[in-house]
Amino acid sequence: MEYSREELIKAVSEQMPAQRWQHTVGVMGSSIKLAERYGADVQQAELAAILHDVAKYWPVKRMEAVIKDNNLSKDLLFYDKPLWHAEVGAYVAEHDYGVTDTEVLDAIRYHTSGRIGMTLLDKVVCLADYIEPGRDYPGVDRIRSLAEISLEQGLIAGIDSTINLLISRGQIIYPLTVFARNDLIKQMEANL
Ligand SMILES: Nc1ncnc2c1ncn2[C@@H]1O[C@H](COP(=O)(O)OP(=O)(O)O)[C@@H](O)[C@H]1O
Repeated sequence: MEYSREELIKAVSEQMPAQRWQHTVGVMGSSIKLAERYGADVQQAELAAILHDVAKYWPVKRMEAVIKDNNLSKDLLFYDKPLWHAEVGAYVAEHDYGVTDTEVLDAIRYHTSGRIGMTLLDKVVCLADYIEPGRDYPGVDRIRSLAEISLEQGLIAGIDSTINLLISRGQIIYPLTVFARNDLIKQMEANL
């Protein structure tokens, strides 16, 4: 099914509380700015941002069923539930909203965890999620400042804040995020 931009915005916004939609609008704006700043495709960035949290308010059982029934990353099921919505979101974007652009689908899929070899688009959407104007958590201003200097530095600082939070809560860490962080540091070293 083909959705116009406006139809898609309407359909996605109806799937979440107003506050979460405000967050999404923030991520759309920040994704566009980062895409312009770092040379990513603005339309792809906005589309991924619109859809990135589409499954955020799905019941856990429904997310679990989509992951199990469609052979998505089952290892996710061993980890924090907030991670699931990204993988399910990519599935929903493709199957319910007709998104065929695999770069956009991957940016949705990896917006929470990151991955090894993050694309420019992955980085833009993941970092926008950390710094959109509605975000307010310890260290967000530093991440915003770093995002103006370097996508990778901003993203590493964002991932560090997530890892620190998980450690402070005594929670387990989905290893892909650690691999993503290592890879980003290696990329920065290679560009020195
Ligand atoms: N590597 C990870 N391992 C375990 N949990 C993670 C990891 N990365 C993110 N999370 C979980 O996902 C949450 C962030 O997900 P996100 O979609 O950005 O949520 P929100 O938009 O509500 O902040 C973290 O607070 C943490 O609970």
